[in-house]
Amino acid sequence: MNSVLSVQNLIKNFKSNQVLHNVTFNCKKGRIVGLIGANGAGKTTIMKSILGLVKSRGAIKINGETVHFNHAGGVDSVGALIEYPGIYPYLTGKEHLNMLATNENKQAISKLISDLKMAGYIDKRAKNYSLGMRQKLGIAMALVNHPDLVILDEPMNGLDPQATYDLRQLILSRAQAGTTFLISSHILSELQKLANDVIVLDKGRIVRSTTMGELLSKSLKRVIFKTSDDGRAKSILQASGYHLELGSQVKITLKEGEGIEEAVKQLTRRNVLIEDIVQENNDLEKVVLNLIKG
Ligand SMILES: Nc1ncnc2c1ncn2[C@@H]1O[C@H](COP(=O)(O)OP(=O)(O)OP(=O)(O)O)[C@@H](O)[C@H]1O
Repeated sequence: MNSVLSVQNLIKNFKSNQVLHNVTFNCKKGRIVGLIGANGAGKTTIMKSILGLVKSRGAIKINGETVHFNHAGGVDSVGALIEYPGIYPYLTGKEHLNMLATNENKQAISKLISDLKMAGYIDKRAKNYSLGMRQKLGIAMALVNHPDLVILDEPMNGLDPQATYDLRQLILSRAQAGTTFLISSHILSELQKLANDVIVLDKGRIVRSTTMGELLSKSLKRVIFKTSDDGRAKSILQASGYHLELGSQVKITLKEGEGIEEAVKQLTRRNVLIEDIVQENNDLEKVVLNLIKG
């Protein structure tokens, strides 16, 4: 199996508070995996457990090698940014990258600096960096050695739209070259553009683990009809059992597995002319809110 990361039955208690309940998932080579959940759901605790920074029960393997608390085996092939980057204020950004880079990766530092558009400040001392500059340096530090697995906790924190775009492009190109990413983010619209796979966490339990495509396609869909007689169209659809959304438009919610053909039939049979049909794109936020609510 080509799993770069395997997490099996992870359990974590902080005293009597159980915060992870048998969390099990795999991340395959070259996939971008989004870890989603409300504040306190356990995302950071999972990431720290993978890095051997907190002691949890269960089995974690990176490239087949077991990770133990305080034992770095397997973690050598991981780059991570969790919470705040560890930055030395009196060193420049470039000095941080030079210090971390292995010999074979020193050449590629300038490409990384240009990919993340850090050239303007990389030779300045980090103590003068803004929040976004620090964040970018932290990400560059996680990526500098081209690790097999990259773990990023809220990587878009503090980044402006251009920096968010640059980072997204970099993550996508690294993933295409075979790097595996585990990324948590509250910016679900951003994860929707990035992640191939999604793990939804609710109070320390995985409530859905699937591909992004499947998660979005299996969820509720909204369809707007533009008709010759919207008032009649609404009454017809309501009488046929469809859930109509509030507002002036003829907007229905389709349940899982339900197509629009039947609704179209009901309208045309009663001579309501359909001028246009618009299917609203599902958005990850709505899907996740539904999952966590349910
Ligand atoms: N050191 C600690 N001591 C006690 N409880 C902790 C500790 N660290 C985390 N917790 C608890 O574990 C639970 C999960 O926290 P965690 O930080 O993993 O959540 P999260 O999903 O990353 O949240 P956020 O989105 O707010 O970053 C929370 O209930 C939190 O209060």
